[in-house]
Amino acid sequence: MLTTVLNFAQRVAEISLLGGIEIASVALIVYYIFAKTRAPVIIAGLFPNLNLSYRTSYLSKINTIRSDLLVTLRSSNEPKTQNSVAHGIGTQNMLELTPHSGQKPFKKLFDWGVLFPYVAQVVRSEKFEYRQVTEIVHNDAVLKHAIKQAAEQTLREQRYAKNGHRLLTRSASGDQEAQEEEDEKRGISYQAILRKQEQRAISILKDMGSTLNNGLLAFTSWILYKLLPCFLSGVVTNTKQIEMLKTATERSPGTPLIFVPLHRSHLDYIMVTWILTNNDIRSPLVAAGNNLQIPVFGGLLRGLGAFFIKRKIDPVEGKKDVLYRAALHLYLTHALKQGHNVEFFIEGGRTRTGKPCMPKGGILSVIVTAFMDGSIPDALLVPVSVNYERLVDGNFVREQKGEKKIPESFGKAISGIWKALKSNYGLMRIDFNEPYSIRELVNSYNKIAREDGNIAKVYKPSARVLQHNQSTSSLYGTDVVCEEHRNLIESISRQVVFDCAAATSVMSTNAIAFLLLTRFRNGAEEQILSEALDDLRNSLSGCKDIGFSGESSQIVAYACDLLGSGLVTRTRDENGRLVIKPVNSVESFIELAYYSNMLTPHFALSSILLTTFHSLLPETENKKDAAVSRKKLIDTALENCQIYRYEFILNKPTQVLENLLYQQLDDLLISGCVLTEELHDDLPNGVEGRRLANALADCLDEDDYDDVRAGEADEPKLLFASETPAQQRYICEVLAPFAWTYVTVAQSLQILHKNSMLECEFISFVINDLSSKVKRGSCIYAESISTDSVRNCLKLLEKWSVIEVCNQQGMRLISLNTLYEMSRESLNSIVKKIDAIVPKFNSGYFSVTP
Ligand SMILES: O=P(O)(O)OC[C@H](O)CO
Repeated sequence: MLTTVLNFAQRVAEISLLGGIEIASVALIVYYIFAKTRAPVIIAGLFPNLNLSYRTSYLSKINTIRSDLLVTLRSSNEPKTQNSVAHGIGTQNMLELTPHSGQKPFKKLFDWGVLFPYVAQVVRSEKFEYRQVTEIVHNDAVLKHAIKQAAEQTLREQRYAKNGHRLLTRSASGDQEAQEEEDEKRGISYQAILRKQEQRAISILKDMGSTLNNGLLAFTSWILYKLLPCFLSGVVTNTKQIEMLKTATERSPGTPLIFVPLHRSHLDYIMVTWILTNNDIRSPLVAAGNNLQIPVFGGLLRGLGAFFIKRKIDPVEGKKDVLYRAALHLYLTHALKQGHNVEFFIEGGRTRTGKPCMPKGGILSVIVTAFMDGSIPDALLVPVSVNYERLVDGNFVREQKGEKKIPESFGKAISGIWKALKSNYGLMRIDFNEPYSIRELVNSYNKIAREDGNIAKVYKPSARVLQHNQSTSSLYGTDVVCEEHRNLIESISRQVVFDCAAATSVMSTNAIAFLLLTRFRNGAEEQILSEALDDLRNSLSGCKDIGFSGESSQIVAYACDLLGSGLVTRTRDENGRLVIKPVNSVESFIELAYYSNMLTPHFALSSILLTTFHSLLPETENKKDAAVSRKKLIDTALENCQIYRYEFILNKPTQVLENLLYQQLDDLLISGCVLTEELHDDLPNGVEGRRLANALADCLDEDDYDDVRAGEADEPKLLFASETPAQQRYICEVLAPFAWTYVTVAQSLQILHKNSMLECEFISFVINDLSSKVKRGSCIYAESISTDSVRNCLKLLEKWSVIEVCNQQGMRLISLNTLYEMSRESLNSIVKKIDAIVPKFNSGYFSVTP
């Protein structure tokens, strides 16, 4: 009795404590937003139609806030610029869009939606039934089986811990009774273990489950309509893409949409949901890392659709957490069966470098499996591209310099919101790309396998069910993860990431940062930068969506304003001309690279090709005679592409890289960065020849390149174009910082000689080495200091079997492989191979003046 009373009292105390914390947190947020910051601005914004303006004069009367908080912070010596740009044709700013708000009074006698447009919008937007799935998962027989499996696993571990291998041997002999007796003696109870695992299953599902509901969606939607304009000038979507999504859902009503965005900011979670809700599209369940399970915000995200998953599924290396995997697998499958749309971030975390990360296949694999085993008839994968003119979360410079990530916390979230509300982050852009049907993807994968004559690779649902019994032992849902399934998942995920990256709109800050880093590291006059922006826009038009429009000079001023005085300086020279320059610090270059890298994948192939071309050019008396054969160039460039295999996805799985290189080569010929013998000799200036080459490139499709190459033995050689060394240099500059990181990693391998090292220590060693090279000036790229690229290079070296990585109690230990341990020469050949991708700007052909 006493125990019951005490338990009850404890429960009450716990609930009150938690409730108290939640209430106090909400009160704190309200205090921050309304009392200390922009209360009048927000209040005026809440009731736009009541004409409450927030002019500074009004504010000074009520004397609550310093007016300097209300204007964009701008250093006094910088020129004033407009604080927004046009966001492109065919797009809409969601902040200004309330399709469900009221009719104008003269159209309808009274509509309260006219007075309260945002309330009307969120109340009238379409409501969907969001079924909870936790209970269904809990009752699933597969989960029960997984609980048993986990219990048996623990039982074996406990027996081993208490008895060593003695009892395991006995167990194998099948002496069940004797074993149970022995267990009892040693205090091991299978029933107790089973109960614990049952409790664990309940707690996993409780931690994981989303509570997506219309009420919270509507409330948050309204709040966002009010708060977003405080720090974003627009949330831009493409009208046609939204229509396309609506049509897709109308055409196949039972088919779930799987939104797959590239992850840039924590804000992505709520923004995709907010846009969909306000366009009357069912909000998705969103796979979120459990690092976001922080007080208040975790609950809020859960109500908006987040289901939390562990960042590391198997906490103990080499031991599968069968129960957790089964719970996650079942949660997703049942969510799809219950008609939920799903969203997940295929890269796992947010990009630290600004370019896409390599995809992770786990969640996609579960979705494909749900289709393969007939749980769902089909699903539409929607690649989503997200971009911000300025990143709201802050920058990732610390982490790139090798420091640890500061974990998410309530305090950090509050201070982030506080900082955001005081700043201007420009535009946010979201593009929803053409959906792929999983059914069609699987069919086309099979078609390719059949065409290749590889019938064993053909992937059929029935074959799969026969091959592998349904089980819970992997996130893949089968005991054996078959090779063709892995290939299929890898192909789809690479295709999604490639398409997302290609469809990401270029923002003003991306373009300016790219130009500053690749062409004007020492600064440029505003006029010259504007002209370079014009050129860049021309070169991108038709192949990349540009998220801004208007005069380039205005765009330059606007983007510099957004990047801020911490990243770019604007000063007048002795002639009164405005000079724009990157701030000369490691931090500012790393941050500028984040913005610039959005464009890097687009130029990666031409950069590899041209850098390879320069590395192959022989030293001759007359540089104009230096020639390289086309085949040699393409073959070597292909090898160099392999060096970047963990850094960039250079082609879709359906594209042949070699063909893409040939196409890039044609582009370089057209732009005059490379010449051919005929073009150079017979056609002065190469103009006519370029036109010819252009026409040829236009009428060739990918297959034709094979025929063209068939006759390449008598092909003209490729010659150095002495008239365009500057353009050639700009292209090579695109990947030069990555090349420097890679070569530094390769050079650092020698410290592993007869010496294993923790991976994290080796990474710090390389980062320190890079930092001193930058300090000394031997490496001119401060952005080469990049933990991410160091890691990618280590993956490459592991793939090449230059290093071995082993796990020791959760720590990654790296050492040289025997061949490289024994032979210095072999190690040097690796350094040489990687050094070939570093453009040599101080020697060779770049120094030629036209
Ligand atoms: O970028 P990370 O690693 O902090 O992870 C961000 C994800 O949103 C976690 O759910």
